[in-house]
Amino acid sequence: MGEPIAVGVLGAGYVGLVSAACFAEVGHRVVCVDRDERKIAALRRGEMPIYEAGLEDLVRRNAAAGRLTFETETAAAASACELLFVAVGTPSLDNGDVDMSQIKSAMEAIAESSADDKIVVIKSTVPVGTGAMAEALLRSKARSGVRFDVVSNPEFLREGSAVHDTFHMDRIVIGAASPAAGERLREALAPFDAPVLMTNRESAELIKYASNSFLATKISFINEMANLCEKVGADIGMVAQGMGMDKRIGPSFLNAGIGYGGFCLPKDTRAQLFIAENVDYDFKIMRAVVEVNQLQRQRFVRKVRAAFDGELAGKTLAVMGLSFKPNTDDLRDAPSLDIIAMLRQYGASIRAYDPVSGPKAAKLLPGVPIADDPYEALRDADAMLVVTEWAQVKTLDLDRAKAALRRPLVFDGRNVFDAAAMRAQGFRYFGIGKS
Ligand SMILES: NC(=O)C1=CN([C@@H]2O[C@H](COP(=O)(O)OP(=O)(O)OC[C@H]3O[C@@H](n4cnc5c(N)ncnc54)[C@H](O)[C@@H]3O)[C@@H](O)[C@H]2O)C=CC1
Ligand SMILES: O=C(O)[C@H]1O[C@H](OP(=O)(O)OP(=O)(O)OC[C@H]2O[C@@H](n3ccc(=O)[nH]c3=O)[C@H](O)[C@@H]2O)[C@H](O)[C@@H](O)[C@@H]1O
Repeated sequence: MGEPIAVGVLGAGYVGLVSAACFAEVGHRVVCVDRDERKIAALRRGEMPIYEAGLEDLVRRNAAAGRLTFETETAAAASACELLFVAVGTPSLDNGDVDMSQIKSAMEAIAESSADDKIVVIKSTVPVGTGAMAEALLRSKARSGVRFDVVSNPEFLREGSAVHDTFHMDRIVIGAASPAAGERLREALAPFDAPVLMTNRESAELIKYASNSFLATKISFINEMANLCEKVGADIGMVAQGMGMDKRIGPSFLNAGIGYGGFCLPKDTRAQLFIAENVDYDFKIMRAVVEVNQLQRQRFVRKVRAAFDGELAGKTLAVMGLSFKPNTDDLRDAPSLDIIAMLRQYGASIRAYDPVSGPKAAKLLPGVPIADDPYEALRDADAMLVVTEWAQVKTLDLDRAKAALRRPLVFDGRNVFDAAAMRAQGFRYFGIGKS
């Protein structure tokens, strides 16, 4: 590694905290700031506010070595650091537009508390033009003699493997209006040893939306293909495998299921539509991608209802997995929440199991018992619904599961089980895209 650089990270969420810990691990001196005092107090005690493999070790080790400190005031980072990474939230507004309030408040705090030149790096996912807007805002509020350069450096990590992804990035995208600022960021990120794409700010900002939109498109495409498979007697697993063997297509992101969820793909696809609408562009593919995703959750519920001849009142359904994907406790826009709400509207009683997100889920799902033990959730249930493909769900002892259930009925929303084997074992089995 080159010389250590003093780096501030604003926002200690999935992106900010993971980035801060990884920057410290490669030798930088990192000040991580969050305005949430409870989060910072917990982090100072070595307690993680999120579940992410390997994160706790990384944070504790680097905090103990003095390379990683946690603060609640932006000034603590602005006074000590040359580079300030902004990793605050950019949630959706009700109309689909991006809520920029956290970005604006972060920029104002930086402007107020910086006494010397700063390179401000926007890691949050933001609409095109944000970098230019933020630079103008910072410069208009800067103390005299202080210069701000804003660089776009979108983040591509996935929840559940965030630490691994940070140390094995496919690419680093740097969008800078000032070549010197872009080069300085490249030096800071050199220890991560990933290919670097230097571009202008607008392209960098759009690369992020384009990437997430394309991933969402792959998922909605394969889900529609799965729906077709069910009608023509084909198997989506085989179809995806055959498609994925073509190097131009690639095998990843072709798992059919109940649609994408999480904090990012849903909000970023909606934002992509809004961004296009703002410049009078009708982005037809994205509209379909978003619609197909919502319908996929409804189709799953329809399938369950149909198996009970349309009558879910009085039925108990065991939902296996609640987080929007395995290895995370994140429930933001998790398909499970939508699916459970629809099933309850039809009168079903729900019991759920999740190995990690149970405590968070309990607050969002009043009246839904959440078990720590999968077989407990299955006991006397009329069906098992696989919603998240946790390893604990994939490796269930199926004899025990069958013995626990009132009826051997399985709706596998993630195709974790083999249809033929399940049927041979006496289950009535419904997958996605399987005839
Ligand atoms: N979650 C993910 O996997 C990924 C998220 N992103 C993007 O990164 C950004 C952050 O996402 P998450 O980390 O998931 O959000 P998050 O909601 O988990 O964390 C954001 C944090 O920023 C803090 N915050 C808000 N305003 C602040 C301020 N002025 N100063 C200091 N702290 C402040 C909040 O208290 C919160 O702890 C979003 O734009 C998101 O789209 C990008 C790639 C992956
Ligand atoms: O901008 C972001 O926040 C991030 O969004 C996604 O990461 P993440 O939301 O953590 O999770 P993914 O692994 O992409 O899964 C998203 C959803 O798609 C679903 N999915 C994924 C893949 C697939 O083949 N099929 C499928 O239904 C998952 O179950 C999950 O609900 C992107 O993969 C990251 O590159 C990006 O940085």
